[in-house]
Amino acid sequence: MPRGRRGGRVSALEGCREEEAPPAADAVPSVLWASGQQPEAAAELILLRGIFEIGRDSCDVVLSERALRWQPIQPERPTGDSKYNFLHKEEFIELKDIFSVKLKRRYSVKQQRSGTLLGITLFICLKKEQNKLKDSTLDLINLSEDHCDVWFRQFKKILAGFSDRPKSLKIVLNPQSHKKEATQVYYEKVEPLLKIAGIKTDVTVTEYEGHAVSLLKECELQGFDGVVCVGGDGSASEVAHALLLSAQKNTGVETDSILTPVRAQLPLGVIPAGSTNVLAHSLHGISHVVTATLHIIMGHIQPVDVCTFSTTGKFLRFGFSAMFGFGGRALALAEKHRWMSPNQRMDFAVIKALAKLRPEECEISFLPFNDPQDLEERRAQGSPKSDCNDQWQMIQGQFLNVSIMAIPCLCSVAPRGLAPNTRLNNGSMALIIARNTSRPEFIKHLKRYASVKNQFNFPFVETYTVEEVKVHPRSNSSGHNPEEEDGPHETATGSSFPWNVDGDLMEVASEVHVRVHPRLINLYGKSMEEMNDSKVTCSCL
Ligand SMILES: Nc1ncnc2c1ncn2[C@@H]1O[C@H](COP(=O)(O)OP(=O)(O)OP(=O)(O)O)[C@@H](O)[C@H]1O
Repeated sequence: MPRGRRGGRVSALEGCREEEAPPAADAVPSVLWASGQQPEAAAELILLRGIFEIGRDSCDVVLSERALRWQPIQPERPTGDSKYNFLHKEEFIELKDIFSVKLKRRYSVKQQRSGTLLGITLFICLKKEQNKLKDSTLDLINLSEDHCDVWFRQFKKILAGFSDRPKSLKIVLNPQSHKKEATQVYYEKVEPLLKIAGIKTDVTVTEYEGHAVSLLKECELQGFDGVVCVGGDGSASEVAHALLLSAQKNTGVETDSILTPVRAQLPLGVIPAGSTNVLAHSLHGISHVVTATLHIIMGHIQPVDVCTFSTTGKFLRFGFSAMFGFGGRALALAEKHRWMSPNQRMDFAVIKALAKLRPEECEISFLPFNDPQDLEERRAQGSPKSDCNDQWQMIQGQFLNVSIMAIPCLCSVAPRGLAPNTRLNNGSMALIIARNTSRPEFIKHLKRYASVKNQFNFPFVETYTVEEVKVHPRSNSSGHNPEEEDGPHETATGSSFPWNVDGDLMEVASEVHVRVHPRLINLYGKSMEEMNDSKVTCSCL
């Protein structure tokens, strides 16, 4: 693959105002890179060929079906200088990495409209290290209106062919997320890129908890290609829940006891702007606003497994992950101290929950996951049906924490994930159980999440891969004390236990039944495997 050279911006543009080229897109040297394997040039149909100035060179530019290639025009050298030829190797970008095209114009001070044409600017999505995406530009300079018009229309036609990319998005923004910076994040980093990509937006700023659910219940979503949530895990999970709930209602599925839910009708984009951004981090491998925005613009789609939570046959909510015991109690404590800053209250709650660490007496039953591929193979080998593990299993005792996770739950304190062995869409959940042990041992287990050592390698920790779980707390076991802030809460119907579902507090009095539903929602993102396959190998930028 060719290596690009570093170069300055084209000197003719210095000090000029550029039409429709807002500052959000990073201005980069116009000499470029390649995003993966060089597409086979010889076999491709050539659409256009012409001369543009790129960087400081006059280039022979070829637009084919899959790529844009260019090579500096070499002056004839009587001596034939091989070093010079090596420096001027062909460079290219793949068309699938372009997300917008604009005409580039120079304006004089008083000129408001139609300045002097300078050429064309392409807006490109670059793959960087650590799963990051970055926006960039490539200037193709040519002062001829006719020449640029032909190329501009051809690029527009190519972009119109990417039918999976969204054209209109409903934005749900939580202004209270983290330190109230979601509004700034959206208007400074996200909206400028959506505008460059020509995506129409309709923004709703949420005013209270549960607003996203009532909004999406009422909102006509037909005109939108997707919904984007700007906030933390609580908001993202609420929007996902609302989208799935609307899908059930629209298709007449009874929402009192959802057994087989239908898929969400629109994809969901998650812009990380909260105290915890586990969903965005698990989805993109990194919690990075521009990366999340570019996945949305490029229309990358990732189907993701979702859980349903129900109690005594009654549907409670959709979600991606849950914690019961220590995880639920710590969240209940944090919620009681909302007046503290987000980081402060979470640290305080974890320390307090650890200080008051106590086990929960429970009965946990679960249905082990049977990988359909394994079953198929076993069937092909003539194994009897009894070989498959379709029997409910039950364990009981005293547990410090129970985690049930359909996604890997990557976050800053657990970079490999709270459930590193599960995938976004493998149709199973990780059930991770910490039985009663001493406080120091439990703390050692928690600390391992941040290290490279195996956090499950303790005699009191058990992990299972499951399809369904029922957690049945023995209500009188914790010896309910009304003075305790984090214990079972007294409600009209008796005491209830705190659950942490995607960072939201859910209080339930009796058994909770969690079931995984494979690929129930599409999220904007790309699987880590796909991202790694198409890693950029050129380091010129
Ligand atoms: N205007 C609002 N005022 C108060 N709460 C809101 C508002 N809009 C949304 N919410 C609720 O705030 C909750 C938490 O929001 P979010 O997850 O975006 O932020 P966060 O900073 O990660 O949250 P937390 O501080 O709980 O960790 C969501 O469950 C959402 O329903």
